Amino acid sequence: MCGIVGHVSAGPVNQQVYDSLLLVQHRGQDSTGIATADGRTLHQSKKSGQVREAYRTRDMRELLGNIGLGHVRYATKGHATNLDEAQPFYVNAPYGIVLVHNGNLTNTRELTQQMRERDFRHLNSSSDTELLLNVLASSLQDNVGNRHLDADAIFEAVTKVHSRIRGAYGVIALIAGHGLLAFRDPLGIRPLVLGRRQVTEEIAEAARTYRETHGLSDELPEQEWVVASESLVLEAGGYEVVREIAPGEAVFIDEAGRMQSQQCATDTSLVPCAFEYVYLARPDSVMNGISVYEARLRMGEKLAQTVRKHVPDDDFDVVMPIPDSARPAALQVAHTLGKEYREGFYKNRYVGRTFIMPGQEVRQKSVRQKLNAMRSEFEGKKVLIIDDSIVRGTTSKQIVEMAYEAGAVKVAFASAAPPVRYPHVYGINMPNAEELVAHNRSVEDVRKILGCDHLVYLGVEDMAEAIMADTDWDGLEMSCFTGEYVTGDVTEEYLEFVAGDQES
Ligand SMILES: O=P(O)(O)OC[C@H]1O[C@H](OP(=O)(O)OP(=O)(O)O)[C@H](O)[C@@H]1O
Ligand SMILES: NC(=O)CC[C@H](N)C(=O)O
Ligand SMILES: [Mg+2]
Repeated sequence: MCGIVGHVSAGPVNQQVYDSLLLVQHRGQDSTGIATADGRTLHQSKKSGQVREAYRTRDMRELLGNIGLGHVRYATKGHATNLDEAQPFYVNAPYGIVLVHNGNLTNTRELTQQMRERDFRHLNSSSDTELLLNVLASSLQDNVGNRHLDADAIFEAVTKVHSRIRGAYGVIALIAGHGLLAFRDPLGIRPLVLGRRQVTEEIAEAARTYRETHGLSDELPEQEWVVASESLVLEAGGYEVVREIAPGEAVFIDEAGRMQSQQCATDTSLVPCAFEYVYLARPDSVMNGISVYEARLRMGEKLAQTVRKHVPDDDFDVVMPIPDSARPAALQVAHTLGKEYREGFYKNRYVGRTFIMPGQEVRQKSVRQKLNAMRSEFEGKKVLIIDDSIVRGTTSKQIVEMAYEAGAVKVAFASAAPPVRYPHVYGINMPNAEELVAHNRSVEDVRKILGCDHLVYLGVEDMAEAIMADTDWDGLEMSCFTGEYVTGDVTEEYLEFVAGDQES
């Protein structure tokens, strides 16, 4: 669930990309990268870790140009710590392209073979993004010599890309000397939103000086454009939301800031990833027309009804979230059940999100570094603890222990998502069913493992209703809860391959 951003600006773009990346930091902490185009010259900087620590002033100074893109990575294919697999990826032909990708391809084995035997392209990593970029480059290459590279030729190439790749993908690419391209998978599993802002006199003034000194045309674009994983990037940067990029659609913005778009896939529907609403996205984003915060409140409301059915009312005095992601749901559980909402776990704000850290050992250690139980909130109390989801059980098991250690007399635990029982293959790193605490286990089995007095999960239908509300989506991608994979190409054999292939 990496975070991606792309900008076409009137003046220098480097700071804008940096600022936008900071806003999607919660989507990936392994590595980060920025690329910019200064006319036909591409500049790139890739670093390990988080945005704020990654870039030095000298790195930023070298990122020249008015078009740029950026990435924060949470690895779902290949190695998290290998900087060679950090994004963006670059190919020099045709034109010079850099590309960032959020999601995961499900036909990487076929594509790798095709690259070797049909496209004659060299791959230097085990990243699916490098494959994706090479499929795009091959498709653009087909046009070389036929005609000038215009938006139609680019859309034709994206149509070919859709026909060759499978899986989930939000993509932003920069084509040197041409512009910024963005497209989304035909099922809209991964999010991508388009925004713009008028070039005000203030922006224009700074831009004019920059353009003069960098050999850019003195004709200023009327508006600046942004493409990003989440709408909060637009809001914070003062951009208006134009719209979500539609499933299968491609958008191309040329160097002069002219935007064109086209539907490039034949069979499209809107089936967004449920996990974005459960955990990944920031609550202040709106995705596919649904506010993440409101979806979490609705999940909380339905969870409260489930708790009411399964946990005797006098078995808990207070409702408590596990910060941060469970807060909206817990708030609503407390409100609906008429119980007191308390925050007994204090969070160390300097530790990142544990679930997206690579490796179980570091995740395990980070929970206690991150959360501390305040004795005064637990001593002699019966608590209902709410988390947004229980995946490996890393967080919940330690939390239950901490609650008892801090003096709780009863601990009930409720998850605002259903049991996660199946691998996720569309951009969340849970490739191996064996490590999921609820895989092949009943709720009672999981309760015993966590060691709490009661355990309650939100039902699948309740989750779907809470997220989709009254939208006209075609469905919800919730394979990790149901084992049903919407792209239709995920077989038992493939799941076995992924379990052995990917580090988790
Ligand atoms: O069952 P597990 O494998 O432990 O995974 C689930 C937990 O991980 C996430 O928290 P995280 O610390 O990543 O982020 P948050 O601060 O946004 O809640 C999520 O919110 C759950 O608390
Ligand atoms: N989480 C993601 O979107 C990951 C993108 C890509 N599959 C990678 O591993 O780099
Ligand atoms: Mg959490």
